[in-house]
Amino acid sequence: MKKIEHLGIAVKNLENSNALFEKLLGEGPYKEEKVASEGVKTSFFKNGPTKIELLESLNEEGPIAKFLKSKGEGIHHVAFEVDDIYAEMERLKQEGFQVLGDRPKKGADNKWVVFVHPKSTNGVLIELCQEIE
Ligand SMILES: CC[C@H](C(=O)O)C(=O)SCCNC(=O)CCNC(=O)[C@H](O)C(C)(C)COP(=O)(O)OP(=O)(O)OC[C@H]1O[C@@H](n2cnc3c(N)ncnc32)[C@H](O)[C@@H]1OP(=O)(O)O
Ligand SMILES: [Co+2]
Repeated sequence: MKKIEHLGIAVKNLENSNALFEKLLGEGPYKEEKVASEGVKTSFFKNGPTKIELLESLNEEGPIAKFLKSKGEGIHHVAFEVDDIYAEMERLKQEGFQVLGDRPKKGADNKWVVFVHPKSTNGVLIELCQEIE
């Protein structure tokens, strides 16, 4: 794991939260992007070597919608940058972590992504991200 690539924060309303985080961070998001496969629309803010990702649900049944219903707004996941997502998936599986799925999927911000179930990581949803060359 090279570094924390982004912190994912679940929000009810992306537009409102973009304005709030622009005040907090002193600059607005550098991109907004829908990821239909995840049922989310996202915005990304640079913060030094890492990023903040805000996520609003596009539907009533996706992971962000479920999270908001059960936990409300807040930190949803921690994403780590990796060089070789397949090798990291295999390593984590060998270490006993519950890697979700058997192949990466296309995420936001030009990344391949895969997730590790929070049940195997002390309650923190973990995302692995590899830049799509
Ligand atoms: C890809 C675009 C973007 C990017 O960066 O590129 C994203 O980050 S997209 C982010 C949204 N997508 C995902 O989160 C995909 C991975 N998540 C999942 O597959 C599910 O959310 C899963 C498996 C973590 C939970 O799904 P499930 O249907 O089982 O939800 P439950 O509400 O029944 O939860 C079961 C259990 O897990 C706890 N939980 C759920 N979400 C989280 C979370 N984000 N952090 C910590 N814990 C979480 C939940 O509280 C339940 O615990 P329990 O003790 O049983 O109550
Ligand atoms: Co993410």
